[in-house]
Amino acid sequence: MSKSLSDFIKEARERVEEVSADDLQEALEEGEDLLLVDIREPYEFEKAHIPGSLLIPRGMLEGAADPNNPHRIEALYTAKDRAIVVLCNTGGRSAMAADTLQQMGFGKVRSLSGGLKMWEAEDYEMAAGAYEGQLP
Ligand SMILES: O=S(=O)([O-])[S-]
Repeated sequence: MSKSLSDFIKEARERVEEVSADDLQEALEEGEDLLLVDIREPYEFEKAHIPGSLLIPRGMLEGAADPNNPHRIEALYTAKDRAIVVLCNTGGRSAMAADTLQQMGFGKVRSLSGGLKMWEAEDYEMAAGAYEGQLP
């Protein structure tokens, strides 16, 4: 039987730990060492993002996470033991991306539950503007 997008998201959510917007905010306030990985597209990032996030569009994720790939991003491929929170719009793509990172050996990956929509609804800090870091 073929699968739908919601099947993929549901399966990923069964394997991935999620973090709420409140808990993420608290962790950031406490200065926890967290790598925020926004896996949306650059046009989505530009409209609004959490300051300090790394932008790695989902289509480039595996390459960015692989130290032997020309698209590698050092901040990501060196973070296998670091706490990572993956971000997207409503938490679907981030669950699938977090699942992928886990399969690649990243041991402390979580996905933001409800995504940036939830973050925004809670009125937590966001910024607008194009990504200034290195893209994969
Ligand atoms: O995949 S999504 O949650 O960003 S719509």
